[in-house]
Amino acid sequence: MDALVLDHISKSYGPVRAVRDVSLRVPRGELFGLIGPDGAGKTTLFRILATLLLPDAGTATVAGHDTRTRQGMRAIRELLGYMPGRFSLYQDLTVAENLDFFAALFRTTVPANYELIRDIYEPLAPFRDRRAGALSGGMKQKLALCCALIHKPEVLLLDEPTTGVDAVSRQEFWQVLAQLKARGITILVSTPYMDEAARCERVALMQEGQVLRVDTPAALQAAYPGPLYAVRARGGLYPLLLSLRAYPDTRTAYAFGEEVHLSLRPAPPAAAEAELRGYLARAGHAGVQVRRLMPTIEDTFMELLGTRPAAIAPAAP
Ligand SMILES: Nc1ncnc2c1ncn2[C@@H]1O[C@H](COP(=O)(O)OP(=O)(O)OP(=O)(O)O)[C@@H](O)[C@H]1O
Repeated sequence: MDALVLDHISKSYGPVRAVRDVSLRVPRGELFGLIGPDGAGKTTLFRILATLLLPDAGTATVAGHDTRTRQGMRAIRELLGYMPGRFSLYQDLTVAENLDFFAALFRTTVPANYELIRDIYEPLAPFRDRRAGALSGGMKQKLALCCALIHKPEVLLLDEPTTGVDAVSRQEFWQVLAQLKARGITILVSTPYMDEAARCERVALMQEGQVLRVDTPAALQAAYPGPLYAVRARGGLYPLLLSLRAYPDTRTAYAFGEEVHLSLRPAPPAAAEAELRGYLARAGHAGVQVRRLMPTIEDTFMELLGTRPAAIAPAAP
């Protein structure tokens, strides 16, 4: 049985269609990523799965339990760990008090389940009497994860757990997720950061309430259509971008840092590069550099988005 099933789920807030006809399946034990910019509908899906919000249409199940029935809700709340993006900790309670509180909610104790959180909690232990509000971002994140894990959930929902967290803590966090997965816990994690997508077994790329594609990170990269190049030239990005958009063999061209990422219609790469250089020279661009690139998931997402590249967050700092 799949751990998580979303079947034709839709949800609107007044006129805002936050989630539109989303269907997804996450098998038991998978580390699955929801990837998409702010407002894509990720939090809404988490709230529906956590039984905090009813969908307008469609059904959702967690470990086979229906999120809409009273009985289902009760069962799901026992087996689910949920780390919301914000406000999951009581800022005025200490580290130890937060943990005790979440354990008590589930009629358990911290010592009874300490083994599951030991590795994550140990760096926090010296700060056990510090108020949660006075912790660093990385420590808050670790404490929030401990609180979500303290009742030994089968399924873990993590809504943007690494947003606003430093690079080292992000790295550690993903290592922890790999350990939790190795224990058989199913993990659904969302992130706006494309570089984190590669750490998931499968990802769903979301935009404006819809799932654009579901696949493994490797398959998403491999599915990139046509060759991809990074192009730069003296004289500024914008004139170069305009010329490349007017080039007849261009599929997509968008600014990416100080370069233009250009995908061309499939052609033998050597001929394509020579033709492109000739075209740019005729268009008056000097100092042209063209490099062949391995497409990333971010490039695939840009390609799928087509006209709305500005909506995406770049790799996190
Ligand atoms: N309570 C609400 N009332 C009105 N609109 C809402 C509400 N909650 C979310 N929305 C809108 O629904 C859309 C999807 O929001 P959602 O929070 O699910 O997306 P998200 O991908 O999690 O983005 P974020 O990272 O910004 O939370 C957005 O346009 C958002 O502004």
